[in-house]
Amino acid sequence: MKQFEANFDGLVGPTHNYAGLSFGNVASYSNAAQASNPKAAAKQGLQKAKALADLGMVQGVLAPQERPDLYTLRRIGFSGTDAEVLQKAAKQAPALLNACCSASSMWTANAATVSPSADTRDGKVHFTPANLVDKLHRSIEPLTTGNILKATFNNDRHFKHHLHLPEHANFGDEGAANHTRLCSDYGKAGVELFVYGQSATNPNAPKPVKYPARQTLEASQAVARLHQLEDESCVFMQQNPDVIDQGVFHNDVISVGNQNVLFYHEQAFLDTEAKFAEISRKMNSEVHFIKVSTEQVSIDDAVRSYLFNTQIITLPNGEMAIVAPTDCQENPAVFAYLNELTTLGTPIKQVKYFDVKQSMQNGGGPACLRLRVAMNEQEIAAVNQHTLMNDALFNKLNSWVEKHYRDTLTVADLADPQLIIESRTALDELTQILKLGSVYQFQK
Ligand SMILES: N=C(N)NCCC[C@H](NC(=O)CCC(=O)O)C(=O)O
Repeated sequence: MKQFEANFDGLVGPTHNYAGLSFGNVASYSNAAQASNPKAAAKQGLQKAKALADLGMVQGVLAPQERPDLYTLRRIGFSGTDAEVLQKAAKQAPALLNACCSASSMWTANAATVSPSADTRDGKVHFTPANLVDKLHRSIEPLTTGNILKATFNNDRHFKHHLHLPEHANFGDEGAANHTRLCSDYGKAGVELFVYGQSATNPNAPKPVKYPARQTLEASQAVARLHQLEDESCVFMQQNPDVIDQGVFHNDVISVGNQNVLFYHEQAFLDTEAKFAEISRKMNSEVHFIKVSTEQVSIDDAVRSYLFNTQIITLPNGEMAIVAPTDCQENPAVFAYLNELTTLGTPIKQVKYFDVKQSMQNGGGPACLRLRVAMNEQEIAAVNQHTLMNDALFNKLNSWVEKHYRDTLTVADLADPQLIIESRTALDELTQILKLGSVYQFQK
């Protein structure tokens, strides 16, 4: 049976804005309070998704979340009509309003961790939504994420959906951004590499001093247990705390893998040699570790350009391509490196650039915008087919964005009650386009 890796890109929600919500994420902080363009953001995302579908990749979309999140605002004591809740929050606690308005669910690499059926003991594809407890604006995502995943991968025979991990710092979980699956072939059992920022239960273990380590070892181990993975197919590796302190808030800002390739910066991990030896032993087949040295690309350039927040994809002809943001073209050291990379004799033969600047300004590159799900033909047939990208869906979603999205949004606009109506009208229509049923609270 044929095997594929599908990418499910997050649709950018109508409230996409720059509120500076993510301490430790350099782009989020440095673009705080700028005006955003939700329409352009959504269209940039759609262009990338469609281009991958046109390359012959299996490409899907995941719906965004309902924002403003009035349920959380009511839960923390704001009362009255919807408009009153919004206006009271804007006046009394603007930071809380901003947290309840973020379109951060667009970064679906943080939606969940996914283990394909070839790796799991029960032969199902397992999903665990990330609890994202490190950031308030993200911690309100997992329940709705679970609803959206269940409506998209809606078949109990093939897909197993878990509840997100307990909402406590000991179980800080950021999903696929800190998880890479290596394999010789998508359909063969592989090695799942879990990269954590700190161990919550060992106070003496290394950890960053300036910025938070969002993923814990304990969370990664819990996900591996839930997903019924064999010890022999898991590797737990620690991210270098020094690079977290330089703005590498997720592992996918400093390394990315695909099949038997792991592309990484030499400063990405702790204990690199021993852990790579463990990966090679557990893979039992050749692994290409493509190292980028500090001399070639500094951590600062990697964080600014998102060289490692790229997607490495296997094209239908078997060659690999790297999907990079145009910011990589604009950075001389990174552009020179990428031009050289395709000549080095590694499996990566092409670079494809995409403008995803609206997302980049919040620290989200091409890889943040997608959740990878390796599936066989039967599993793909069991996915909600209305979520899979093709010409018709692309045209429908572009018209939907054109109809409902604003082309400028400032943080001050988040207090506008009209935004609630616009957002709910758009999302209600989207659930009909994607045939998701009632995934949002306002629909229940
Ligand atoms: N690397 C991956 N996989 N994802 C990127 C997530 C970016 C996101 N930015 C934000 O949430 C910024 C929102 C704001 O500031 O308005 C975050 O920091 O969690």
